[in-house]
Amino acid sequence: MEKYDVVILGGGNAGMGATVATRAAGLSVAMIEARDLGGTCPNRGCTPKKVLVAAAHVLDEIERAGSHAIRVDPPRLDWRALIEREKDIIRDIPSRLSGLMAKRGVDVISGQASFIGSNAIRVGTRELEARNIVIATGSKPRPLSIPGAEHLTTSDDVLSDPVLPRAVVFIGGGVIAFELGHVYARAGVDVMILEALPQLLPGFDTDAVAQLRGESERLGIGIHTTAWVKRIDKADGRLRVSFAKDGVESMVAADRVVNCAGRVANVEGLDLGAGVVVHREGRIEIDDHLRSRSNPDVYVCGDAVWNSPQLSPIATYEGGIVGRNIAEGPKHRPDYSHIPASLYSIPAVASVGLTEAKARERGLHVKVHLNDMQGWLSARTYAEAVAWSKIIVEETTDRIVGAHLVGHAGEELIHIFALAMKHGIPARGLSEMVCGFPTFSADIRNMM
Ligand SMILES: Cc1cc2nc3c(=O)[nH]c(=O)nc-3n(C[C@H](O)[C@H](O)[C@H](O)COP(=O)(O)OP(=O)(O)OC[C@H]3O[C@@H](n4cnc5c(N)ncnc54)[C@H](O)[C@@H]3O)c2cc1C
Ligand SMILES: NC(=O)c1ccc[n+]([C@@H]2O[C@H](COP(=O)([O-])OP(=O)(O)OC[C@H]3O[C@@H](n4cnc5c(N)ncnc54)[C@H](O)[C@@H]3O)[C@@H](O)[C@H]2O)c1
Repeated sequence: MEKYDVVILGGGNAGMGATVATRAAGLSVAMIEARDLGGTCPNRGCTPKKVLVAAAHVLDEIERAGSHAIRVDPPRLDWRALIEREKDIIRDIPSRLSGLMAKRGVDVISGQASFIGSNAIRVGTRELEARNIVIATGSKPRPLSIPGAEHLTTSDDVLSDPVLPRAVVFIGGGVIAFELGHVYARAGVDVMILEALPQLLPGFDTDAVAQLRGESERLGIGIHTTAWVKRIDKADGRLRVSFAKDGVESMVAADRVVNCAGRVANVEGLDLGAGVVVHREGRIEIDDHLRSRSNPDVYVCGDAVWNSPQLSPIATYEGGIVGRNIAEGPKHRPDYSHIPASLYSIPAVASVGLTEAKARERGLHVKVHLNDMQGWLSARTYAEAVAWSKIIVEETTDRIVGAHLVGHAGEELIHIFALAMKHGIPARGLSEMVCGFPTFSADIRNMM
């Protein structure tokens, strides 16, 4: 049995995050990775997705060129070449990260890891023993048990497929469906989103979602809520998706049907039982320090945590906390309240803090500043299709408790709100800031 202080399962953002404090403390660390170092975000998630979103932005700009008195011919997108560009941009990430891990003194082992004891792991023919084990194995699409589920594809396939489909159905109206749906719609693909619940995009402010829905429908994306997919059949080389909505059965044909019904912790093959790690259907029971309740030598971070947001910066943040808890003892806890998130549709939806519904649920006395900014000079200058904000301020303290933006460079501006919230700068403090003009940032004072 090889001995380490720490063995990390998974070399994504969370696993990498856990190496910082552990190595700084001089602990011996092994990281086991079954696929590519870097995990989902740089190889199959954020980064390759953003390359496609960037191309869709260009198509969007071209569509609006007329507003700037520019006449252009209809653009022609070479999808195969775009996928090649995407792959080219991310190609050397795993090898760069391998260099980083070597420099940090982490032993990287390739292979599929599983528990063989409370402090022991098997990978291939090797057996490792560790004082602490970190589960950072990420997430995978939630399996859907519908007839024809074998025809489903995933976001991994979308990001690798050199053939542009004619029509795509997304099952689930969440983040991935909207981001990839906007790319496809701008590439000329017929897009339909089928969401089972009455509302789209769980966790986002409902008014912000309404703005995005309106713009998505304007682009031609078909959206059905309370739509239950019954089955998927293959016929004449295409797929037929049957779904029920309000008691009425309908059918839609597509070339691809993408499972976007959420992602679940990827812990199935870990033999958690052998590691004495108690879980309920893959949801590992953890305490406030991200430590397994049943085996305090085991920590969990990133998408493998079932009840924190599945975001790349959060995976890194949780990994960092786990590393510090291992190095210094379990005293650090995550605080997610000021971490911004964006949905990279075009326009993007950006958010930090509480939604209006959550603020009211908590009984806060808030003033809600709602702005349709389309008529503002900055939005008109750029011919923005949507420019919208909702800033939620606690009346008694002037504290910003939530900010939600659609368009208007919201995915960048949101960090100003996050900074103010984290460091206790009141709404008045932000309004008093003198900004460069003309910029979108200069509009913040008028948003509240
Ligand atoms: C299409 C898509 C787009 C996204 N876009 C964004 C975005 O724009 N912004 C954002 O913040 N987040 C985004 N996310 C979410 C983000 O990618 C994840 O939250 C983040 O990558 C999670 O990091 P992680 O380290 O927890 O898991 P991962 O990065 O998935 O890493 C887990 C690693 O563990 C390995 N592994 C699994 N099982 C084993 C085993 N038994 N043994 C050894 N290794 C194993 C896997 O191979 C993997 O490399 C996106 C996700 C997807 C799917
Ligand atoms: N920009 C970003 O930060 C970004 C981008 C992509 C993904 N992600 C992360 O990846 C995670 C997974 O994304 P996602 O879009 O798959 O999930 P999601 O959780 O955002 O949305 C899933 C949606 O599918 C619906 N659903 C579930 N079962 C269904 C069914 N049988 N039929 C129809 N609808 C069903 C849910 O009600 C929900 O609305 C997200 O939680 C997000 O944190 C983040």
